[in-house]
Amino acid sequence: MADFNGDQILTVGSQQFGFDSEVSVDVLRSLYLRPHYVTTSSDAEDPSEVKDHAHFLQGHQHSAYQSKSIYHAEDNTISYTTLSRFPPVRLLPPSARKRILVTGGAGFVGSHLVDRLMILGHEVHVLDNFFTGSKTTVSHWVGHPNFELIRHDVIEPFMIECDQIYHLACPASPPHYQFNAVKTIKTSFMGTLNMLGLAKRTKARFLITSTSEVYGDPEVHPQPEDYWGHVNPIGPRACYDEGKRVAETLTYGFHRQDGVDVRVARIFNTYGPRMNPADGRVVSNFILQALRGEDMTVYGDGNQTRSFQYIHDLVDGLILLMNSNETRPVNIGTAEEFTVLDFAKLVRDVVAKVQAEDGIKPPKKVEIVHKPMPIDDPQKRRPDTTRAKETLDWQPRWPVAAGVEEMVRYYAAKLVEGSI
Ligand SMILES: O=c1ccn([C@@H]2O[C@H](COP(=O)(O)OP(=O)(O)O[C@H]3OC[C@@H](O)[C@H](O)[C@H]3O)[C@@H](O)[C@H]2O)c(=O)[nH]1
Repeated sequence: MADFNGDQILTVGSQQFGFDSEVSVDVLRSLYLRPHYVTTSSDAEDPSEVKDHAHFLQGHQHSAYQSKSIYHAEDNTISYTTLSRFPPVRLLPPSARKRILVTGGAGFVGSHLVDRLMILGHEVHVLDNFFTGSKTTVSHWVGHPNFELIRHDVIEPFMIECDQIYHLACPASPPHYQFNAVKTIKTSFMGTLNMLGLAKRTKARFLITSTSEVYGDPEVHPQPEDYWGHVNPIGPRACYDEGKRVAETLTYGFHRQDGVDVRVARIFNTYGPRMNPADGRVVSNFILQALRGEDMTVYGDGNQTRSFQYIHDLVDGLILLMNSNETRPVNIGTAEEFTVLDFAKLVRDVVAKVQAEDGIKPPKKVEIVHKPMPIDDPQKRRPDTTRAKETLDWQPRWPVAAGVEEMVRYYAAKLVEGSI
């Protein structure tokens, strides 16, 4: 995959703030493109039988990290085994090894962050209630001595010794966060209160993942961090956008009153492998619809805009922000802005390209259909990322077409194995 300058992207992460966070993209791919199971018979151990998935692994060099789970076609059962080997993690001296708590660590963003922090050699504790997250996103680390997975809902207090807290826990897709609006705002408010209390007690550095939704349906374009936003406090999105706004307020309250060391990331639309297929957000919907040969559902006339960033860029930004001295909110997102209608066409083209390359016959010609526009859907959204560039030296590297292609291959593989 090539970046915006046409250079191959072989690693993600960077070396800044005295913190080397560089990781091979192939190693990360081997984790999320890892098949849920390998189609083989119980008495055969023929490596050629994993060939269906092998081409996703760029040369097979990491296939040893895959689960040996075996599918028995005769009675449609799977025997799970533990991993034969964990992916290698950096050996850090105790002074450099951090105890890191990731709330929502089994979710889409959280699991990618966990992969990075683990590979970098840290001790990672994941808290998740598995409402929208899934154990399978981090199951490849279960049993590793540096890793702990705890089922816990952040609205209840939690105590652990730690050096850093990445507080991600909250449903993030509009259908999920509107499913139980009261629970969503409770998660944002009480969850953040609990985690800030923990940060205060342990003196851990605290990073909260806020959202571009704090800008509401913006009247300023693109949106810089000092824009206060245009939010409907009683609309269907309020549980999330007002929830995150109050979470930011709490964060700066603890910072000013109690000296908690805080970081605030305002995340713009993000996509990538491991996005829950039932998530309902536009990227997963469009890719799955196109792969299945279903109509692609554009809400409204499709002239509303979004800027889509690939998950690896976001994780780079989060790790940089955590290790920087920037306590003000920082937008993390991509400046490539699309109308939703143009984005639908782009996804359709990428899916057709991947199907042609892999010799897959498309189920049928994919049409674009229009559905009603959700209430309070923001009309335009694009981050002003000047602050991230100036203070973190962070810039997105993944063009949308490159990231969408990776995600298409991921969903295509999952559809073939029947795990989504
Ligand atoms: O099938 C679909 C889904 C969505 N859409 C449209 O595509 C646009 C993007 O919708 P998404 O649901 O992916 O995401 P939204 O931008 O509305 O919200 C997102 O904003 C930023 C993050 O913090 C959140 O994760 C998420 O709430 C919207 O205009 C929506 O109406 C479609 O046209 N078709």
